[in-house]
Amino acid sequence: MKLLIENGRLINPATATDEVLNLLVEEGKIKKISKTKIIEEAEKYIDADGCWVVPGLIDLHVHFREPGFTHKETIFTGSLSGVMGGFTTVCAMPNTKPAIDSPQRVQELLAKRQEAGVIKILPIGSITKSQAGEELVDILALKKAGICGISEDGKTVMEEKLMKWAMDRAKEENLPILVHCENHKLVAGGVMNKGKLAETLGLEGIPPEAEDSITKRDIQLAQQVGARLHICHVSTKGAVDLIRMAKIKGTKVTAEVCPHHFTLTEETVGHGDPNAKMNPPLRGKEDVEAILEGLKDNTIEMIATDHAPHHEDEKALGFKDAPFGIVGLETALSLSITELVQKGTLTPLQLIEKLSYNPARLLGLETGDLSEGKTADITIIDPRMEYTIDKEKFYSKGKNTPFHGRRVKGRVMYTIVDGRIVVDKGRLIPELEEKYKEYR
Ligand SMILES: NC(=O)N[C@@H](CC(=O)O)C(=O)O
Ligand SMILES: [Zn+2]
Ligand SMILES: [Zn+2]
Repeated sequence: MKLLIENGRLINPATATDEVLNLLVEEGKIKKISKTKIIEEAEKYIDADGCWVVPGLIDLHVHFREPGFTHKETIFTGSLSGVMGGFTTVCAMPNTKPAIDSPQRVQELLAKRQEAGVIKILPIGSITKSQAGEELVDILALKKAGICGISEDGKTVMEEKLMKWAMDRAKEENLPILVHCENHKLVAGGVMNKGKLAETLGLEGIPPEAEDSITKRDIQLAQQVGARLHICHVSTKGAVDLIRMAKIKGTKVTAEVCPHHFTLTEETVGHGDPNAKMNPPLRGKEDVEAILEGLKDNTIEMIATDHAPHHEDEKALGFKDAPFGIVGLETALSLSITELVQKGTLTPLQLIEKLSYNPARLLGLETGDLSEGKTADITIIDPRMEYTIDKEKFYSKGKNTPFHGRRVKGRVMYTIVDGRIVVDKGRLIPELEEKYKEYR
């Protein structure tokens, strides 16, 4: 199919482009980019006047819950949620049941992705078998099956020797190792940030040191081994400082932060809202300020959602007993534009770098770049459009968000995967809508 995208503001970090350009897509590729009008007969024209035309967003960190927890999310509903949020590729964390710890599990996931036929899903393998923290997976076999990295997300590999070994193996296979940094001993049953508010609510706190100590350990291990370390969902000032220092020393470390950690503080927990409960927890004002500073000076070069859907009945158990995690795919872009671009922390170019170009570089993908000849994974955003977040409109099965009712700016108008429009004028295409209705 031939598609012409006209008059859009093309924002392409790969070439530092930020100007009004026309773009021709043909057979899933970007055929031509031009300042002057492209004279071609196309099957479809998109007038992108006033909109941003950006490389399809890439989310390094989602939980799609299939197999094992399909009442929370499936690969299909998660995929729809992703494209509605402007994502064309997501990396699926392995904490399913069973965990993604063998080539067969990877193949099953990829087959499900094929069947869903919407978004690109890159599996992340677990570090240990069944995420039990004991026996290392066969990293080479998993790599051959198609993983893009390894992670024990949701848990920390507490055994230092085992972690070092995992880094060694990941390095040998040239795979990034994505780490959830939390010292189990210091978390010790905590459910929110440790401090005055937790005390007032009578809840056990999770001290920032729980995150800082493992961040420090893993950076040191990565320095010794030379592994490609990626730090997930940074939430503390201490961790931002450690990552900054490590980079100055030349360590191969990258980091991501989630929109909730740069938008909210522990105050959002209020009297105990389970939709403000996640891992790592919402922290203090100084932590949010440090994260914003880290985003600005590129200590944190990626934004990921940590999309963690849970069922409403599970979240209804009350703050103490509800599971950790919130959904993020359908709110990440608007929150990022509202909180980071509108408030002057990042330029649009810097934001898209963190939401697409940098994750693509970490994973060694050729996407995340809107240059001629590249794959046509494209997101078109109207930055002027203001709306109120409504969880009932999410395609995700998970409605667990602390952002319901929040006014935000910037909306996804088109999501294009391999040259195929899947979100058209802000709506899912009829074909997928039908499948979604049937499925529900
Ligand atoms: N973030 C969360 O609070 N929960 C995640 C696990 C994780 O990312 O650690 C989940 O799988 O529910
Ligand atoms: Zn995690
Ligand atoms: Zn996670």
